[in-house]
Amino acid sequence: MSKTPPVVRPRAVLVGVQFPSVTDTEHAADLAELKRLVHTLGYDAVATVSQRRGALATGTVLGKGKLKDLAALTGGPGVITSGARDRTSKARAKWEAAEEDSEAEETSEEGTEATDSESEDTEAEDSETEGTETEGTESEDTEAEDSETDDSEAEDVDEDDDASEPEEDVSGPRPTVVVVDHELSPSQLRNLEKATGAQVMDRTGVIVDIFHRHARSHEARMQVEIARLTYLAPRLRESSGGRERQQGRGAGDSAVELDRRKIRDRLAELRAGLAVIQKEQDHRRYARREQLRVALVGYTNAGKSSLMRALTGSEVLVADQLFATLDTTVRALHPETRPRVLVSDTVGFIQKLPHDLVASFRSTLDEALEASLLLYVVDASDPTWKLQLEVTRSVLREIGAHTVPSKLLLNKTDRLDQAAQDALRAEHPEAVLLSAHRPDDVAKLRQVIIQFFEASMVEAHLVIPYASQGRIGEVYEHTTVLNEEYDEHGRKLRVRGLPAAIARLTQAFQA
Ligand SMILES: Nc1nc2c(ncn2[C@@H]2O[C@H](COP(=O)(O)OP(=O)(O)OP(=O)(O)O)[C@@H](O)[C@H]2O)c(=O)[nH]1
Ligand SMILES: [Mg+2]
Repeated sequence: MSKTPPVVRPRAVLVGVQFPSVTDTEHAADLAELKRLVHTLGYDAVATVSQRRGALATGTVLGKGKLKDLAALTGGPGVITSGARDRTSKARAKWEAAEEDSEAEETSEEGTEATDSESEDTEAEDSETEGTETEGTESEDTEAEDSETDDSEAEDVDEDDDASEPEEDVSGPRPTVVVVDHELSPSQLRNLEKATGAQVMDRTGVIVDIFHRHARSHEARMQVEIARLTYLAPRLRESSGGRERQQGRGAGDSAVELDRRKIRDRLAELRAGLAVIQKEQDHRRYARREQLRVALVGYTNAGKSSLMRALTGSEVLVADQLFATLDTTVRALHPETRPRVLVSDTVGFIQKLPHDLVASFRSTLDEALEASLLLYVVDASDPTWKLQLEVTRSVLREIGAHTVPSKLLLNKTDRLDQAAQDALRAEHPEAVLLSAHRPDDVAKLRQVIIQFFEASMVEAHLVIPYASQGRIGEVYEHTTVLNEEYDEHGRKLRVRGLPAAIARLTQAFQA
């Protein structure tokens, strides 16, 4: 890199393992996404180490040769002397053999990731081995090794500490962080740290950290803290215990036990606090239940907040970052309609989003569940948008929101040429093609939303007794008043609105 940025950003190496079930395109997209995540966190990803494997190596994620390559970049010893070693099954060894041969080419620097070309070379073997290696056997195999490793890890850790302390002479701007595109076990994290001499993070850790930095509201902060503590708790034994031993205090386990208890208490406290906030929100949502509500949902960075701004004139944060939005915002369509239509902006989804993290964003999910219309926003200029849409759909399916009527919004079409747009239109005639940056498109979307609600509205007559005239605003808020007449009973209105709203208003004014 010839340009020197004014602020020195830590440099990172990305590590990705390509499993047999993952295509080359998907793997490349995964790594590109990890690069963006890492960038959002404030690091520059300067190199990528990628390897095809049936599963993560139990001890160190990568095979021996690859680990050396990685360590060469970070200045670590490249080995852990004993303990958590990866025992490779024959089938896996065969599949990986081609990989180890061409290893040198696959370690790439400065963004010239060689993953693609390498993958093409070995494509034939790839598809061949896919059949011979059943995933079931592979994962059982791995699990057994994992628990074995975990059982003996306390001793291993001690030995490792003595034998392979990384040298401190990291000359030049060596990458100081290694980011692995998979969720790692505590022992894998520690082993990799020993072998590379760098700080090691896994994908979940990166996401949790971004959430932590971007959380603004009290609620989002609490949700993130729950996710963070849940993520950290199982990792405490290794890291905290290890540190204690390194410092020669020797009271590792009891200290960790104490930490664990503290975490449990804090989690209970947070959950109780969150429950209170969420109850208030439930009330607010209950009050909004008869209103017309749409929710913008979708992959992170798809353009949800941009559409929210354009549709409602609100000032929600728009940023070319992953997980810019962590709070659910609700605003009325602007200029206002009668009845009002409320639009909600929600937190984005991402592949391999840890379950706890999803669960902690309950209010976003509730917002989606209770909307009458879900707008699935995708970045149609991203080649992997279909995969991203599937991620969104599967999370929403899990919480039962798939039954909510929805529309597909293919956003960022300003980045596509005419031919690409025509192809999209032909393939997805039901979708709305648009750009959040084009006011005409936003106006069209607004019409689509209004028409959706129009279609589910019914006409009815309401009689408002003269004694209740003070509450006439309620009628105007929830319905479109088509006609007004007066007689001896009161004001007679012909209205159009959602069946639920009309039923409630009819009852309310029946005195
Ligand atoms: N070219 C183009 N860029 C867009 C469009 N819509 C959004 N963007 C850009 O895409 C980036 C992400 O937009 P956001 O609206 O913040 O995306 P989001 O879906 O809210 O993302 P998260 O909050 O992170 O989940 C920003 O840089 C936007 O300016 C569009 O239609 N065309
Ligand atoms: Mg957003």
